Order: sequence, then structure tokens, then C-alpha cells
Amino acid sequence: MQFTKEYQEKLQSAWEHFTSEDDEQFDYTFIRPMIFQSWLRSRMYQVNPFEKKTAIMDLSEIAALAKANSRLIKTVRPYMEKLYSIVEGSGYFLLLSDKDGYVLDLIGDHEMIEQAKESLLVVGANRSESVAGTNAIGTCLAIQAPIQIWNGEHYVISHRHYSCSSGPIFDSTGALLGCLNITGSNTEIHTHTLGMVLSAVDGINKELKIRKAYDEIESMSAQRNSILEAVTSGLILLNEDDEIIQMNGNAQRMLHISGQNAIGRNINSIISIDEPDQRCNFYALKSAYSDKETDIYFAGSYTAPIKFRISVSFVGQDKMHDRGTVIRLDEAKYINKLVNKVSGFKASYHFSNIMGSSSPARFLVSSCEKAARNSSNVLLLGESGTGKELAAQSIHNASYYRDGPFVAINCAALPKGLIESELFGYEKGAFTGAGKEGNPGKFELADGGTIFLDEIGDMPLDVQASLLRVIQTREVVRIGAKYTKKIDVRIIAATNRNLLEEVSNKSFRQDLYYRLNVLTIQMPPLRDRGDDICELADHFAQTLYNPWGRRMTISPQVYPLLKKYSWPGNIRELENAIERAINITDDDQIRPEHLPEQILVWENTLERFDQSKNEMASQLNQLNQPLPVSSFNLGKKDCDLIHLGLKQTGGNIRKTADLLGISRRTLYRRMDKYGIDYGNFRD
Ligand SMILES: Nc1ncnc2c1ncn2[C@@H]1O[C@H](COP(=O)(O)OP(=O)(O)OP(=O)(O)O)[C@@H](O)[C@H]1O
Repeated sequence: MQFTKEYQEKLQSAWEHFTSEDDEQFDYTFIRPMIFQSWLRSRMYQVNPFEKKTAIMDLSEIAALAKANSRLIKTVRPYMEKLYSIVEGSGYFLLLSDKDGYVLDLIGDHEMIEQAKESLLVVGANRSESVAGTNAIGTCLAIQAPIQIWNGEHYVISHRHYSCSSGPIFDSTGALLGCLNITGSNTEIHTHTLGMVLSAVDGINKELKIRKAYDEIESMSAQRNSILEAVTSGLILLNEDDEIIQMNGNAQRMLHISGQNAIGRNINSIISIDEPDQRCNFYALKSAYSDKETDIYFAGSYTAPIKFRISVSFVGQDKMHDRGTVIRLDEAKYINKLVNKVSGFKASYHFSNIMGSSSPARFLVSSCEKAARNSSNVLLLGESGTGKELAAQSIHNASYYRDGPFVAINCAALPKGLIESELFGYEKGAFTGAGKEGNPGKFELADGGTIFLDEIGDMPLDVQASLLRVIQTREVVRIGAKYTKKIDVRIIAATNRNLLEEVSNKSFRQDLYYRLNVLTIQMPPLRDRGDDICELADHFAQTLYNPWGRRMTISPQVYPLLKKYSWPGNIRELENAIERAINITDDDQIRPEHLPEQILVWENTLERFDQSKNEMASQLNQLNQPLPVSSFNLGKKDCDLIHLGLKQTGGNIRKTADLLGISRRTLYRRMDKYGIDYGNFRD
């Protein structure tokens, strides 16, 4: 259809009928259907065709509107400027509206803008059909399609001298964002103005899609960066030519290189793997390097390699579809920390757990506190069960090393051949049976913390030499390794042997003894701790598990028996005795009958011992052997009694056990413990 003079005249008459009360008989079919539909909607909205009316926002609303549509305004503005540069001076102005018909931006000839103000066509004005009737902005938004509205097709009288073209703007999902409009006051209608608007709108829609995709890429990249930075591993991304395209902060720190210096460089010019100058062929490494301990060498540097756990994976399925490589590095130190966490290399005791108020107990705690205040080696000496490990853990927990691991190793419990690899670790293939991967030793695992070498007196001589080296150099060398590793470990050693005797027997190295013997703490045996025995017994009665949650007490008759007993197994023996009593008793009191046999018979043994002492003394005197009564003390009572019994009975086990009031099994156990050979007492 053409916008002819005839159409214009017919339109005028149709509009007059339509807007008067009497329009029933009029034939409107010559009007473009989309226009007539819009007139009907305008009437339905009760838009007054003779009134100049619009909803205009106040300044703060306009500011909020601009903010909410800033991206749209920013994107469309250059297109409006370009269009305007084409039509400048020819009586046009351009408008951008949001999806609700509010004018967001306006650009045009000065006199046109001034004229538009009179028709209330300003930023913040609403041009939706419901407010302004049929007009290119409102109708374009209503039908979501491009439209050109010729003068007389407008619904409101004040717009009927304009001709306008609008095209809808959509976001990347197809949702309506607004429309771009070009308005002229001339009566000449050119379809190419609609064409211009449509090509601008096409460009805008495409740009919005690209911007959206770009935003998504940007936010994905921001997410990727934060994931890269959030992980504790070092991550390096390589392109298909093995050039570094990204490196997280951890990787930069681990490899001592800044991202700036690394990006764009081939990975082989920075590091090599396992052997110096061996290029990293990551494709070959992929299957082999899945969380594997590896030496990383720095290209062009002859410094010792650093151990990492390394994993290699490809972006894309395989090398054929290679889009790059991801290398994950974990510091051995960090993995060791994890191992320590999982293996429970943690000290749980503190000084507050060392019970007892006797003066030996107080002296013990104050010595341990002193030891905690410095980092020298500590040697804990004392019988079994006196609390050496408890003391070691408490020292660790109060020391500078408290945040590091506490790794305890019992040198007597490990097979001789394994102690060295357990302590110092080994490299892959270091010996037959060594795993494919190397393994850190306890010293490496204890790095930054304390290593507790229990039963150090049982350490083989060759391992003593290696231990001495570690103590002197503060470096460990794994078995089969070419390089040393610096460690910062506090050493606490313990033994129930007489180390000086071992030194003179040449079964313990003198130099190691002096290295360890910097701070020596003598653990008091329980029998020397007086009232502590009762205090500890109460403590165990109250704290050890009892099946029915009873409040356990100890009857007053029990304490003298406990205090008289010699406690060869020390606090561990007392703890076991109380635990056993708790399990035996039916109620909430521990009475003498709940104590183990050896504690109950001990008193009789002592009495019998006193009676037979004189008898034995005279017999020994006859044999010209002085009775070592003067050397009797509580600490040696157990052992001496067995000696005397065996002497008196000529090494007869049954008679000695009867004399001492203990079972033969107990006698055998004790002879074993004190290294007594009954054969020496037989003729
Ligand atoms: N002063 C104390 N207060 C409370 N409990 C203690 C005390 N001393 C030791 N114990 C407890 O006694 C038991 C034995 O202690 P620990 O294992 O430390 O002795 P040890 O001297 O290292 O023994 P071994 O030489 O046989 O290894 C542990 O259950 C410990 O908690």
C-alpha cells in the first residue's frame, strides 16, 4: 500500500468517524490491518485522541531507568549517532525506548527536539499504546515487529503530523528489550527510513548477542581463575605447542617464576622432569604421571631438584585432538601434611595430662616445660610405662613445633632391615622390593614437627650412624637418592635401657649418645612417687571407660596395697589394674578383691621375704657371699627378691614361686623381664 493523498484523506475521515460517537456504519477495511487493530486497542485503553497526554517520569525515576537500561543505552547509542549522521538536518530525530515504551535516549536536530517537547516526546515519557495510542514505538512494542506509521495513522491528534519507523530490539534469548525509532515531521514518507532502522536494529541485536556471549566467556574465565586460585595445588595450562597459557599463584610460587615471565614460554624452557635436561614430553607422561612423586629440575640451573607429586591430563580426549595440557603440581610437603593428618601423626597429650603432685612428678613437669622452651634434642630415660611418650607429646604440644606433626616410631618394633627406610625413606628402585615410586621416611613426614624415637637403645649400629648424620646436618638422604633434603625436626628420643652401659658395651655409639643427651629427663618410677599412686588410681577410676557409666570410687583399704606394691610396669600397670578392677566389680567401688593377684600377694611376699632374709643371710654368709641387703631399695625389690629366692632354692622354680607367693608363670615372666637365668643358681 502506498501513502497517497487519497489514502491520507480517507484516513482522516475514517479517524473522525472512529473517534466520534457514531462510527457503526463506516467501512474501515481500507486501513492497514495492523493499524486498525492498534486503533481498536487504543480505544480499549481509553486513550483520548484529542488530548496531549503522556506519563513522564521524574528525575530520580529517569536516573533509575537509565541505570537499569545502561547496557542497552550504551550499545544502541553509537548506532543512533551513525543513523543521525545520515539524516542530520533533514527533519528527523531518533529515539530509543525500553520494553515498556519509556523513552531512554533521544538524538536529533535541535528544532525537532524542541518541537518534540511540545508533543511531550522527551526522555522519561511513555509512548506505549496504552498511554499514547497508535504510534510507531508503542505499536512496535505491542506487535514485537518492525512498523512504519504514517501521519494520519496515529491515534492521538498531536502525533498526526509525524511519520515514524520502529524496529524491536531483542536480547540473546529473544526477550524484548525495547525499540529503536526514527521520527520525521515531513509528510513525505520514505520506506527506506524503516530499512535504515531495521539494519541498525539488526546490528544492535547481533551486538547484544555477542556482548552476552563475551560476558559469559568473561564470567567463565573469572570463575576459572577463582577455581585455579582456590586449589592448593599448582596448576599450569599449556596450549597444543606446550606453551604456558596460564599458571595459578601456587604454581608460580612453587616454580619460583612469575606469571608474567612464564606466559607464552614453552614449558621445556622452564622445567624438566626426573633427569636434568630431559624435556617434558607430556603426552608420554600422561599415563605414567598420575599423581606421581617426581623430581622437577629447573632448566639451565644445576640446583637440586624439588620433589612434587605431579599429574598430567589433556584438554580434549587425547593427543590427536590436543587442545592443550593441564599439569597439576603438589608439594611433597603438602602431601606429607595430608599423610600426617590421615595417619594421625598428632600429639594429643599436654602437660595438664601429666597427673601427680609428688615432688618427682613436679620436677618431671618442670623439666619437660624447660625442654619445651627450646629446640635441643631431648632424651627421656625411664622404665617402661613411666610416661615417656606422654612427656614427649606434652613437650611437643608446648613447643615451637606444636603446629607441625608428631611422628612416633618405635625402634624396637621395626624389623632391623626396615628401620633405615622407615626413618629416611627411599627413592624408586632403591632396592629390591622398593616400590615403583619413592617413599618419604618418618623424618620427612615429621618436617616442621617432632620425631619421637622410642626405644632408641634398640637401634642397630649402622642406622645409628645415619641418624647421627641427620642430627648433625639437619638433612636427610633417602636410600638411593642423589640429593639431600633439608628438614627442620625436633628430636625426642626415649629408652628404658641404660644407655651409658650400652655405650661401654659398644652397642650404642658414644657420639650419638652425646648428641641426644642434650636435655636428659629421668622419668621417676611409680614406686618412687608416693601419694601419686593413689591420685593416679583415682584418676584412672574416674576417667577410664566403664560399661554402665558408673561413678567409680576406690575403697580406703585399696590404697595401702597400691602404695606397697613395687609397680614394675609403672603407670601402665596401674592403669591396667584399675581398668581390670572396673570390669570385675559389679558395683561402683573398687575393693581389694578386685586387684590383680600380684598386688594382693605382694604383702605376704614381703613378710615371707623378711622372715627368710635372715635365714638366707646366714646361708649366704656361710657361703662367704654377703647378702646385698644394703643395696635393697624399692626400685630393685622385685628383681632382688627373685635373686634371693632362686639362691635359696638352688634355682628351683616351683619352690621359688611358692616362697615368693606368685605363680610359676609370673615368675618366668619376671625372670625374662629382668634377664635372670635360673640355671646360674643350680649346682
Ligand atoms: N603422669 C601421668 N598421668 C596420667 N597418665 C599417665 C602418666 N604417665 C603415664 N600415663 C599413662 O600411662 C600409660 C603409659 O605411658 P607411656 O606410654 O607414655 O609410657 P612409656 O614410658 O612411653 O612406656 P614404654 O616405655 O613402654 O613405651 C599411658 O596410658 C599414659 O597415658
